[in-house]
Amino acid sequence: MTSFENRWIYITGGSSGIGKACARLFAGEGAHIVLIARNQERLARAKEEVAAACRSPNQEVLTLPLDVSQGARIRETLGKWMREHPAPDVLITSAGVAYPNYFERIPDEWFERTIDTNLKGTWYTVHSLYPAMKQRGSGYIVMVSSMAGYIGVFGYTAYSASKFGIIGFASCLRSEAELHGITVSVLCPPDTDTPQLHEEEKTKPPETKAVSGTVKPVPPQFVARELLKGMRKRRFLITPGLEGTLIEKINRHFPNLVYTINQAQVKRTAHH
Ligand SMILES: NC(=O)C1=CN([C@@H]2O[C@H](COP(=O)(O)OP(=O)(O)OC[C@H]3O[C@@H](n4cnc5c(N)ncnc54)[C@H](OP(=O)(O)O)[C@@H]3O)[C@@H](O)[C@H]2O)C=CC1
Ligand SMILES: CCCCCCCCCCCCCCCC(=O)[C@@H](N)CO
Repeated sequence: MTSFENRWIYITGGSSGIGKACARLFAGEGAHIVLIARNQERLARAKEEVAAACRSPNQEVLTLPLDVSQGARIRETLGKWMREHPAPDVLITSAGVAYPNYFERIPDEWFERTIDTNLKGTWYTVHSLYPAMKQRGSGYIVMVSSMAGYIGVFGYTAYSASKFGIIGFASCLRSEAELHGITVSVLCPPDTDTPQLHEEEKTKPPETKAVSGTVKPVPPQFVARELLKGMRKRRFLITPGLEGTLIEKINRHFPNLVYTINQAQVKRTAHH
């Protein structure tokens, strides 16, 4: 898929941060956009921004209010929507939450919310929309994971359980989906300057900050551009930025080295 003109792009988490940046970028490429998230006011505001980024008045920007953490129940909402709208050519699952903290300080409620939104939310969204994409025999699914989806970082026990899970899910689905003309990729951004990053600062332990500090936060627009480049090259693992790409390679070949460097930073911080 090299041109996105008149394609239908569905984006969960499309009302903020990385999802919204992707929506604006694809709107600029001439695509129709469906923004999916919970809060209706934020959806409405994002819709205006995305509409302003469109290059033709014929492009549609629609909003679909949905809580993806509702499990199998979301199938009903998405099924109903699909009876009235075209199937996605591209599905981007960016809806997600992060609550970094020391393992014992992560409340059960936050662990469950993290798994329900990030992992199960991705599962049920893809599971609901996949049949229509398969039937058409083409399409692209991008699941948003994280650098914390392949490196275990201090403080991200719950979050990484969800984000490693997404990479496992995508790795298997990729193999099945290819037989039906559907490409699957995972996007693994470093810290990205979004409302979520500011929110997580509230509980982020200093050890987590020390390790994450290795990579400077990037703007969401940068992540969106890197995603588009990665999709054009049909990369499975899309790692925005030179640092992210390098660290992923190093981690793949020398995971113990990465662990040792990170752990030295953790220990230096913990002594203060
Ligand atoms: N920012 C970062 O540093 C990084 C983020 N990521 C990942 O990127 C993705 C997007 O993060 P980011 O843009 O920073 O976050 P934001 O908080 O800016 O945006 C999150 C989006 O997800 C939506 N959302 C959250 N929960 C639900 C839900 N239960 N159902 C439907 N929509 C939901 C939000 O809308 P609403 O609340 O209205 O539902 C919002 O649109 C996440 O998966 C995150 O883990 C990965 C690497 C780095
Ligand atoms: C030569 C080798 C050096 C090794 C350094 C390794 C550094 C790892 C940094 C990982 C940072 C994790 C970012 C998580 C982003 C995220 O998903 C959250 N912000 C959620 O919103």
